[in-house]
Amino acid sequence: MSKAAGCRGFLHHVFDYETAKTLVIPHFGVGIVFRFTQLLVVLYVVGYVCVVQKGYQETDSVISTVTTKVKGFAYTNTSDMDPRMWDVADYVIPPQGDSSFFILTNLVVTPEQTQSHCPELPNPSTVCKDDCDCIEGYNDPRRNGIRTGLCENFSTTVKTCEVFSWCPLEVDTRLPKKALLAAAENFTVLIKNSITYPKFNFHGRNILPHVNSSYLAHCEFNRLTDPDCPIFRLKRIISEAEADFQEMAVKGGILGILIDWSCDLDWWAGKCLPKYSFRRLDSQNQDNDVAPGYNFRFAKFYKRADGVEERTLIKAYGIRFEVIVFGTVSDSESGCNWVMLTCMRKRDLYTKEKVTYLVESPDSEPVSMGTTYGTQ
Ligand SMILES: Nc1ncnc2c1ncn2[C@@H]1O[C@H](COP(=O)(O)OP(=O)(O)OP(=O)(O)O)[C@@H](O)[C@H]1O
Repeated sequence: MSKAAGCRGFLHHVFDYETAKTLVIPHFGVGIVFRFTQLLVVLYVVGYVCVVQKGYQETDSVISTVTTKVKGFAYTNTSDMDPRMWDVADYVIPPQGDSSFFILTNLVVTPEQTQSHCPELPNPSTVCKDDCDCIEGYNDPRRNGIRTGLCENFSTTVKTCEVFSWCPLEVDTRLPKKALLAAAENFTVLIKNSITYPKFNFHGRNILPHVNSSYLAHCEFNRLTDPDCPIFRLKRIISEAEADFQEMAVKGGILGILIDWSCDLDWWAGKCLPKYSFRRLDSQNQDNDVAPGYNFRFAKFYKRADGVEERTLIKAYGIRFEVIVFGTVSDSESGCNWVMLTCMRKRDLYTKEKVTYLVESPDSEPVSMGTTYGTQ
């Protein structure tokens, strides 16, 4: 190819104008498919994006704080303990009243423990014949103390390795089959929950504006008659979670109190109010009930008259309540703002009135021009 022809080809390639050509096919079947596809797109945008997802709205997630206060009394009279009245300071552990609180319902008490030597509880790994079976200093986290190296009589028939520990040792097989604090089902809890949606400067509280002190002093949550009362009877919470209080109270468990603040801030959508629901959160797998419930140990310490430190060990079983607050809020004001500030004939006036321009004055103090218009 000559040089001139190559140059012409290059110029054509650079300066040629290309445009799309539309081919109209008068075919009924193809036309139907085309219109049907268009219809699907319109349905998706209008039906799903606009109506279902409310895509024209702006959303925000909740920020929340919760405090709780439990009230109620229980009376126990068992062979292990003197007759005893229990109040909130005895059975709420710890007592602060957080969004997660524990109520003691059953317990194994081991009183008058002192630091001393005693034979281990019988178990294939602790039973011995003589001292050679017990290694001094050995300790197993699953057992009760540090071995002294001696093999001692646990009973007239069984010998076990002696340990240095808090003696006498706890025997937790003595857990009552009926919860000791069965009366806890009638305890009540006051939940105070404040929330905010920062993007919309929206603040809410589960103690609603019309709830006054005298109502709070006697009300109790009932979905039909008192849905706005923030005081809940434990039995009702647990039955709404489709669990049985007395069954849960024996070995303990975890229960969720869910407060849903999801709402629509559009004026036509009604008030933004909390919605309560309750759910058992610990596993209740019928096929596998290994390690059920919830328990932990704590002790109360004393000094005896002879100066020896003594403690009462408590293995506490109970129900941990978790107040879980969640929600998202949406508002279509931002969509309206966009239309107002972009499409309307008086958009310049609206923009001037809605937006504040900060102008730096000579002495660096910002001066505002125009007024602001905030969200709710
Ligand atoms: N668990 C509860 N069960 C029933 N009523 C409760 C409970 N907790 C609080 N209340 C009542 O709700 C109201 C507000 O309680 P709040 O804790 O704010 O005030 P308080 O005066 O410190 O309460 P109180 O001294 O009675 O514990 C009070 O009338 C209080 O008695």
